[in-house]
Amino acid sequence: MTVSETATTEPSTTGDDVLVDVRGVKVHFPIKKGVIFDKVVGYVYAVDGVDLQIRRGETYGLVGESGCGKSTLGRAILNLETPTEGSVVFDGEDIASLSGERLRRKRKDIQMVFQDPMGSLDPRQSVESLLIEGMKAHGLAKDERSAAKRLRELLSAVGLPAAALKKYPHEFSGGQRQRIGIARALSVDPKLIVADEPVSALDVSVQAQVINLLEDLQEEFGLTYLVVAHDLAVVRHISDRIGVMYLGALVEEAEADDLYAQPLHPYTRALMSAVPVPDPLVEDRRERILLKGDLPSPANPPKGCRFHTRCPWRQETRCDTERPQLRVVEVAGAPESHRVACHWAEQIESGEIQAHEVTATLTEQTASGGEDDFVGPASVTEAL
Ligand SMILES: Nc1ncnc2c1ncn2[C@@H]1O[C@H](COP(=O)(O)OP(=O)(O)OP(=O)(O)O)[C@@H](O)[C@H]1O
Repeated sequence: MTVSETATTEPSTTGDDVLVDVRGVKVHFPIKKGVIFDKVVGYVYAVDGVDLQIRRGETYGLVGESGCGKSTLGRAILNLETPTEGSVVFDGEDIASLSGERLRRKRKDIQMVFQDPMGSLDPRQSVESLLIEGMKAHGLAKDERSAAKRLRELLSAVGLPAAALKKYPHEFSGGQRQRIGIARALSVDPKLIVADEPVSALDVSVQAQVINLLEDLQEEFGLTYLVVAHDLAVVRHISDRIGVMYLGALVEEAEADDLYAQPLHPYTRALMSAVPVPDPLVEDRRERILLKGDLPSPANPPKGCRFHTRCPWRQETRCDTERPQLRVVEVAGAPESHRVACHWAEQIESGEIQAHEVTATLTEQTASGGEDDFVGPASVTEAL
């Protein structure tokens, strides 16, 4: 029996078209105890061996339950978190090796759009001052006068009138504030925008407008996006490719359409099975995968496959001992770009390995009150 605790993977893409190259990244946070917190008693394995590449001009969606490490990975890419292991190469340069002016220039190229625009915009600063701040810091503007044209262009690009410049964040709606946050990110002419839950704080009616705006801006300015979200619907709409994270690692990665047409990892299957279908007849017969148990703590992740404790297709003892690599699977209809970290993806897809009595149609669940057993992220169903 092979006992493996490392999950090294083949890169999904290589070469000049790669803007962000994440290799073997781990971010482990020490858990400290003691009167003066000097004793390390363990680690939170927030990100635990992630390889992913983001191509220039694409939108990469990173999806997973709360606490799976999405934001920490995003922060590692932004150089706001130093990886415990592994590297992040941005535009050909390892960001950990940069300092001084080169690091400052690189920081300009990677901007962030936050979930809560109110929290990320200083309420005491006018929109003009908020937008010009980064431009000044990066030598793109001297003062308000010289930047006036650029500021008006930025506001127009995000669909706000020039009059907004003299106003303050509290004078805007949530959607408008997010537009200001986006204008702020754009102000320094970045290459990559990391959007962490960019619409989850907004009313559903406004979400689509902001998503459409992000798409229009991508085309206009040739931007690359990393969109971090727990909501499958948002990620599906905006992403070219999607990575599904579970407990600090990618469990599946594919072109968005391929992932939705043929989810191959048991966890992705469970997530997808929670998404309602608009047709009531299909919806009634739809099979849902019931996940038992809670999400394990990232401070004490299960050995072997991180998902084995909740997996309906778990096989003894390989799943408990050997951590599966993200690999191209030999499944009809799955292209090489579709990678899955499951030992049994082929056998599950062919029906050779059956789930252990944990699937049910919606009608069966309602009749038996089995809804309580479903532990897939409620947010997925709520958001749709
Ligand atoms: N600075 C930190 N120190 C210790 N633990 C941390 C720190 N930052 C994050 N964590 C832990 O790391 C794990 C992953 O957190 P992270 O915020 O990356 O997850 P997430 O998938 O983005 O979740 P959410 O959607 O709720 O933000 C969580 O258990 C979190 O509590």
